[in-house]
Amino acid sequence: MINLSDIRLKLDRQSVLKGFDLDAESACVSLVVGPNGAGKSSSLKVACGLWRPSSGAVLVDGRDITDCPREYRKYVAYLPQSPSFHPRLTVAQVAEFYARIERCSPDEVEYALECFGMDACSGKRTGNLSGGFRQRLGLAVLSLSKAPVLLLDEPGLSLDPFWRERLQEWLREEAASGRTLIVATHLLAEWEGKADRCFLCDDGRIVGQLNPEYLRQAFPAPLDQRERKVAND
Ligand SMILES: Nc1ncnc2c1ncn2[C@@H]1O[C@H](COP(=O)(O)OP(=O)(O)OP(=O)(O)O)[C@@H](O)[C@H]1O
Repeated sequence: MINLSDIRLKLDRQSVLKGFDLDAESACVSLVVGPNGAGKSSSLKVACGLWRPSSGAVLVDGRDITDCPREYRKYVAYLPQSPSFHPRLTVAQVAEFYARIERCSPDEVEYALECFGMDACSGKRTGNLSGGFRQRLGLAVLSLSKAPVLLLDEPGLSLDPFWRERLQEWLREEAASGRTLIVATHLLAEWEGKADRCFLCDDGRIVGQLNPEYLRQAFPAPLDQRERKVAND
């Protein structure tokens, strides 16, 4: 499991995370939802060690890794929104590059590419891939990681319906194997009934949980909209 405890983060002198607390359990798919600018992506970037918080702690299975940059790669893998690769490298070359880092066998690489339907275009340069294919390559690369915690930022946005369903299936399989999965998303209708937990992020913190069975109706207006409504009433 991964715990983010009282994370505070400032970017350009603006407070972006303001005491962000999140406990995502092992063997679960946890969603982080919330309005634009709420801090979802920023929290994932802190959770994977890309951004260093001004205070707070990141713990994986009880181990505090906040001040151990090297530990992050071992425990946490992250797929950014719209992953990009060197445009002149082929799909196979990108997969092999990450496979070397992760010490994966050729069979594991083949399986990862097959899993996301990338085997048929393994000779294609990534600069010539469509957005959805590039996302699937990102997922294939993520699947090479052996980290116990996987963080995915809007992984389904550019995927067609078939691959969105495949992505959810894969995440469920990974959760069943004991991994901790956190998905930041706006695709509430598609996730309804498919996740174990759903955390609502607003204004730089987690402000509550939604019932993952009823996501469409439960999603409230962002805080500033709610404040405006109260002011108008
Ligand atoms: N690199 C950056 N430099 C400065 N401020 C940033 C940076 N990245 C994000 N922010 C600010 O941090 C706040 C939270 O942004 P973040 O991307 O985490 O929100 P989000 O919930 O993922 O939004 P969205 O749903 O629009 O993707 C916003 O106010 C944003 O302007």
